[in-house]
Amino acid sequence: MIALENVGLRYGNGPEILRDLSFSIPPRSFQFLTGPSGAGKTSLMRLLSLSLRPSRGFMSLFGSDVSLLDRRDIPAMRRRIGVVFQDFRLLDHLSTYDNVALPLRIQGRDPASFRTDVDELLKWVGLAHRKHAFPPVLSGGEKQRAAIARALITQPDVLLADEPTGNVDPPMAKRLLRLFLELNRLGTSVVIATHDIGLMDQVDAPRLILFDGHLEASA
Ligand SMILES: Nc1ncnc2c1ncn2[C@@H]1O[C@H](COP(=O)(O)OP(=O)(O)OP(=O)(O)O)[C@@H](O)[C@H]1O
Repeated sequence: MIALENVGLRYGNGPEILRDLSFSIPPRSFQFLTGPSGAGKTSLMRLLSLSLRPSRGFMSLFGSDVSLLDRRDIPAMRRRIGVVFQDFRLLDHLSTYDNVALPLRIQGRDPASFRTDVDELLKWVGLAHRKHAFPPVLSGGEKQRAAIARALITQPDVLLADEPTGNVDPPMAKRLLRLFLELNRLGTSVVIATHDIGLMDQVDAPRLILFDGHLEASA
């Protein structure tokens, strides 16, 4: 579904911060992406979500070579990839409901056509009672679940989550992990970037280990 072969990435004229990456994200897979701080996890997530393009190597997304993608094809490709950012990126002036519905509004969908979908997703992440609340009054775990719901509202094929448990306590981390596993069981590929060894130890899933821009090993 997503495949990288000998991919390298540099910012501007700087040094290569990702080197010779070869791996794939198969359909319905679940894997962790880990490694020390600064190893390049966030940059790799940005590559996978098409915010950045490889400086070299080959990357294919849903069967298309990304170097040949027409600019007009990118929004449709991006809709197939849900991203949960480390800092949530919720809009403070929109309610939880409106934050989650935003990707559909941007697509120009009629609000009446997606009301039930947004309500059901909010229920699934355990936020039905917070749908009218605004992000500044949400707890860290609630913000994280709102960000997850927003990433999922377009029913992406792949979910990329960058440190999704970085701002929550262990019981909430466990709850979020259960959501990701359930999502994966329903057919979505999931990649979780994390430093949290305790989190990874709870699931028997492959680990992509980034070390200084290289993929060191997978277990
Ligand atoms: N926009 C940018 N321009 C130039 N260099 C950058 C940029 N973003 C990241 N880098 C550099 O790329 C390297 C990898 O950073 P990245 O944020 O991808 O690592 P990370 O593994 O996600 O780190 P952390 O776990 O601390 O979030 C670092 O050396 C960083 O300074």
